[in-house]
Amino acid sequence: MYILGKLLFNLLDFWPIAELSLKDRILNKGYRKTPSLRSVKEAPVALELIIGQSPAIENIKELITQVVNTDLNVVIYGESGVGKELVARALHRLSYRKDKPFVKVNCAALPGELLESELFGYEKGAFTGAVAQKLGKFELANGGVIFLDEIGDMPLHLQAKLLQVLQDGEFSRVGGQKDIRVNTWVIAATNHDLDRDIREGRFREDLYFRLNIIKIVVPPLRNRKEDIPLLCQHFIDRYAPQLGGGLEEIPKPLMDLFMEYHWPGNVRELENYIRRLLVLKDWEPIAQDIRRHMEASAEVEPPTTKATNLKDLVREELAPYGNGSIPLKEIRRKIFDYVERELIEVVLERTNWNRRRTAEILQISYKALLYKMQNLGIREPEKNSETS
Ligand SMILES: Nc1ncnc2c1ncn2[C@@H]1O[C@H](COP(=O)(O)OP(=O)(O)OP(=O)(O)O)[C@@H](O)[C@H]1O
Repeated sequence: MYILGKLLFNLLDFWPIAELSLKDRILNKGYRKTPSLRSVKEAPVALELIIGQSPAIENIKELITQVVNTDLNVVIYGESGVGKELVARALHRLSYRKDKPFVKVNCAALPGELLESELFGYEKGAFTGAVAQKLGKFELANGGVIFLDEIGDMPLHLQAKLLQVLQDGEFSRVGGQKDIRVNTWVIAATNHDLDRDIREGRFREDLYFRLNIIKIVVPPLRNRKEDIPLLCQHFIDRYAPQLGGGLEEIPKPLMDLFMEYHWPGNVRELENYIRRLLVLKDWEPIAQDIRRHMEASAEVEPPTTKATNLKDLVREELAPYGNGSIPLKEIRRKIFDYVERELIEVVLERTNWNRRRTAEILQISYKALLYKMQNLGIREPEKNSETS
């Protein structure tokens, strides 16, 4: 009996990947188990890789421990470089799926047809060049996690196929007839506002409701600057052995700049500065770089005025010139910028910050609107950046 059982066990190892879940079931491995003692013991290790002491990071860690063994679909929101992938990897490492694969697919990196084959695989002869069967990432991730990065960039026809996998756990390879069953935990990430994408017809609402069961928002670094010193120390410790030591801590003038800077590239940008610092062993070029970035972005800071009517606005603009000569063209441009900015903002608010609709109403191209928004320093007011 023992030998028969062992044989069955070994045979299952050779079953096609799509059937692996069956093996897991037979062996009673995984499947909505409560976390094993081992994973509980390991939990802090994976969480400790997420550096930060801000309330936002603390909340995220808390949320991770709550959802880790639920198999509920997760969407991680945040700008580029904030640590979305790090959060996804922590979810995987802490879950009962940690010994199964973590497979990442960047949905923005491939055009539609290629992405379909990448996700779902193809059968031999499915298209020119398909000389052999290829397994897709969903099959490769069976039993584990598929991390769909930049989900907001997935073409609509693939969103329909993804919805089917989420609903039934089944799909067919490109050019295939057979339904393939997988048990894969889907974690997605995006830097888009998916609500807006739905309003603008770029994201399926039904898929959104399927995916967005757990929402984790990772705020930009500029909104949690208290994490910067800890992150700096973490990256020094991490990269000093490889890139050279000699740096105990960040020199004070550089740290002051770090705390002032708005970090458009978020934690990834900070990480790169620390690596550069370890190599150069000189903080001045980095400080110069940051000052330059700050000056460049200050140029597009929105103009501010206390004036409430046109006459006051003109007086305010003329004040610095006293009785001297007045550069008409320059003042006209400035006043025009105020008006244009106000006008665009009013329409954006009216359309609930739907840029395509705003461009239509203003009878300009979408690109022209984005260009004007950037040049006039028009930014959508930040939403509440908390986990929910
Ligand atoms: N809280 C953090 N603690 C330690 N390292 C972090 C943290 N946040 C981000 N990082 C590091 O910053 C880099 C960028 O993080 P990650 O790739 O997870 O960002 P992302 O939001 O997925 O970016 P993108 O949207 O561009 O793919 C990685 O090297 C990651 O390890």
